[in-house]
Amino acid sequence: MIAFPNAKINIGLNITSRRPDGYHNLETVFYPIKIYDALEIIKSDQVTFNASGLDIPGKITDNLCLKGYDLLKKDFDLPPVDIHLHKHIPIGAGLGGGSADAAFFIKLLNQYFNLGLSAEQMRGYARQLGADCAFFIESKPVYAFGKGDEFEPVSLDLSTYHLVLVMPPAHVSTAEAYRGVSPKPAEGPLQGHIGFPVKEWKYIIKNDFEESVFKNHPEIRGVKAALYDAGALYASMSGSGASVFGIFATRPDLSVLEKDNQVFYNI
Ligand SMILES: C[C@@](CO)(OP(=O)(O)O)[C@H](O)COP(=O)(O)OP(=O)(O)OC[C@H]1O[C@@H](n2ccc(N)nc2=O)[C@H](O)[C@@H]1O
Ligand SMILES: Nc1ncnc2c1ncn2[C@@H]1O[C@H](COP(=O)(O)OP(=O)(O)O)[C@@H](O)[C@H]1O
Repeated sequence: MIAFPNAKINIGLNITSRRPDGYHNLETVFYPIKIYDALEIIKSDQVTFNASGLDIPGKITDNLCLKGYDLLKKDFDLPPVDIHLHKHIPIGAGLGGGSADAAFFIKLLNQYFNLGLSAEQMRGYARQLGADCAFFIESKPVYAFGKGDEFEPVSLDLSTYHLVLVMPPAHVSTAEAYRGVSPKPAEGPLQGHIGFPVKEWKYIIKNDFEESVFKNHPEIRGVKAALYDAGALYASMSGSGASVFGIFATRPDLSVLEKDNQVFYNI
């Protein structure tokens, strides 16, 4: 059985306070985008994990798919499976690729072995694997709060716009990015702000990671500026970076950006 975990972008990201558990409370809007990994499971006589595509840093045993298997194995008598992940979503990009794989893996196990888990129960497992993971169980636009794992639906449809995503050759660790931020209350309600026209967003919606990440990685700031130069209605770093997205009314001329060693997606 095969599934296609999708990436996300963050529209706005307010980091509002530090929590006693070491995490941060935040407010963001998660928006699913059409960049995908491919994830397959097949019944086998032992658990194996193989990956192709982009290189995934870290040990295989740390892969979130295997962590997901171990987590569900505690509660269910799961038969062994061969897992194959084809990695396409840029890594360490603020696109939530690892979290998406974890959530889609839980969904695959649920379907393949008829575990009978509800979406809420799957979110419960996903939350244990990472703050972002629970969003990907349904992967619909949501306003997220708490650790980023509590949700309220939002009606946001960007399908009439043209989305450009740029991944500069930089890597930002999520934990390091959180350490660079001084939490503070949000300036107004993000759920209300996304109701304004997209061309107004640049005045009212921001990503709190940008200030400190841009200080250490001026090339990421440069990408955001270039997207505005190319006519973006709104541009922002996604999550803790390093990718930057631009929302355009029409397909832009991106020759201004093409000089650098960057990966582009026109969505
Ligand atoms: C920043 C965000 C914004 O959407 O996305 P990415 O940029 O990673 O995609 C998320 O909060 C990332 O969520 P996720 O990547 O699942 O985080 P986890 O694995 O749970 O945590 C990684 C580390 O980030 C920090 N962390 C994460 C979430 C949170 N609400 N507060 C935190 O302080 C903690 O230091 C934690 O050890
Ligand atoms: N299936 C996976 N795909 C990508 N990275 C994974 C995966 N499982 C574990 N990781 C680890 O998670 C880290 C962050 O990955 P990723 O989710 O791509 O970034 P981000 O949190 O910026 O969206 C990687 O550096 C890697 O060590």
